[in-house]
Amino acid sequence: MVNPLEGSAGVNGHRVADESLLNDEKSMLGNDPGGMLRATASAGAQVRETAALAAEVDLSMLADEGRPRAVVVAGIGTAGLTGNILSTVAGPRCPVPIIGHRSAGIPGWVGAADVVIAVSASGRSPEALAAAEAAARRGARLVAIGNPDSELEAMAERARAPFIGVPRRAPARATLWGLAVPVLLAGRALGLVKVTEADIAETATRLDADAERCRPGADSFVNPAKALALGLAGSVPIVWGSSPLATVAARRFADTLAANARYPAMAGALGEAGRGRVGLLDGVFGGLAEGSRDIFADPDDEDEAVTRLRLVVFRDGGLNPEDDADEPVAVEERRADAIQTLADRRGVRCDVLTAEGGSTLERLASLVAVPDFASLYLALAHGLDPMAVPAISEMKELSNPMPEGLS
Ligand SMILES: O=P(O)(O)OC[C@H]1O[C@H](O)[C@H](O)[C@@H](O)[C@@H]1O
Repeated sequence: MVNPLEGSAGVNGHRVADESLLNDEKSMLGNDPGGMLRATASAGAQVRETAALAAEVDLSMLADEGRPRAVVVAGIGTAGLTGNILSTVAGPRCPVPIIGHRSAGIPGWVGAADVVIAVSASGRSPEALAAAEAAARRGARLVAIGNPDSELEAMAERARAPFIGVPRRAPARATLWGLAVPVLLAGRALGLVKVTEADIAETATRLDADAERCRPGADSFVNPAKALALGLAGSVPIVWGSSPLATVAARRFADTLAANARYPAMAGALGEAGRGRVGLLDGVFGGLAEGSRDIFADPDDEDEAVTRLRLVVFRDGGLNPEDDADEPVAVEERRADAIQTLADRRGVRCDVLTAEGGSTLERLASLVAVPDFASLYLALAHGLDPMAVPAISEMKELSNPMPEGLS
């Protein structure tokens, strides 16, 4: 095994991924002292728990004044992604615009006719707090979602707005489902999404089943997350989604690859990539790198000096009824087939994940669960603690104003 490298700042790790680090369950868990694998495996439980917690909160006042003019979902990072989830589950026919807002406060036009959903796992992000405060000041309907006994809860209380508490047991990025379900249920109370109890139960069951397939004790032959992680090791991942739903999952994967595994990943919609970024397949990290590969070389002894793209295509599975989608399903499917052909012609390796499940929510879960685990296994294969985020803390420290008297 290669010696771990020490970055000049930040965390320790191995530059080259080492599969053997994923083989011994006990030592692997020791390399995950914060319990990110365990927290990620709780996704199904988070869905059930927060659906029950949300059911105890009276959300009827949200709908009292009728359909809002617009809904703003305010939050940053993982909390911000819940806005994309709400809007994708609501679908293109949603009669009310759903706008994600990721900077402090709320847009200038928000007023009494609108609803603000302020989301923060910690209950103290300046973005969500400023949004809740501004919503209350401008008379917009407010619902707040996040850590109980937090500033956000206090703010909701002062504004007499409903608050859905999401127990905080792990970093925000491992609490996606705990945050997303209350956001969806607030959307349902507003009449914007059709999420049934059965959809929620089936989504939770699927997340449990995927956690079981991706469990630390299952080796890479049977564990799809370890296999995905090892395939991505050493590459520059590009994650493209075939539909709006698949694109939300693609963005989530890029977020977890960056935060957990510290991999630079590019994510986006295949429709848009096909008009521009698809050119990457012909570039230095694409076809040009593949062309230089020695076909007689031992596949286990790859030339590690060459960095290559690795494509991950998330396919929606073609279940959208034609009249409810942005684009006909056939177009999405053809495009997803086409990108695989392009990759194949250039020798760029490509993984394909296809959504499964009956409801939009379950299909989304089926594209998020395995990649979430893959981001953790990729970190662990490099000997990186997936929870430690020194660069994020350092960034906060350096960019926050000094407390008074300490300048
Ligand atoms: O959900 P919150 O507690 O408001 O956190 C929002 C975001 O803030 C942090 O900077 C974390 O690095 C992110 O992972 C998190 O999603």
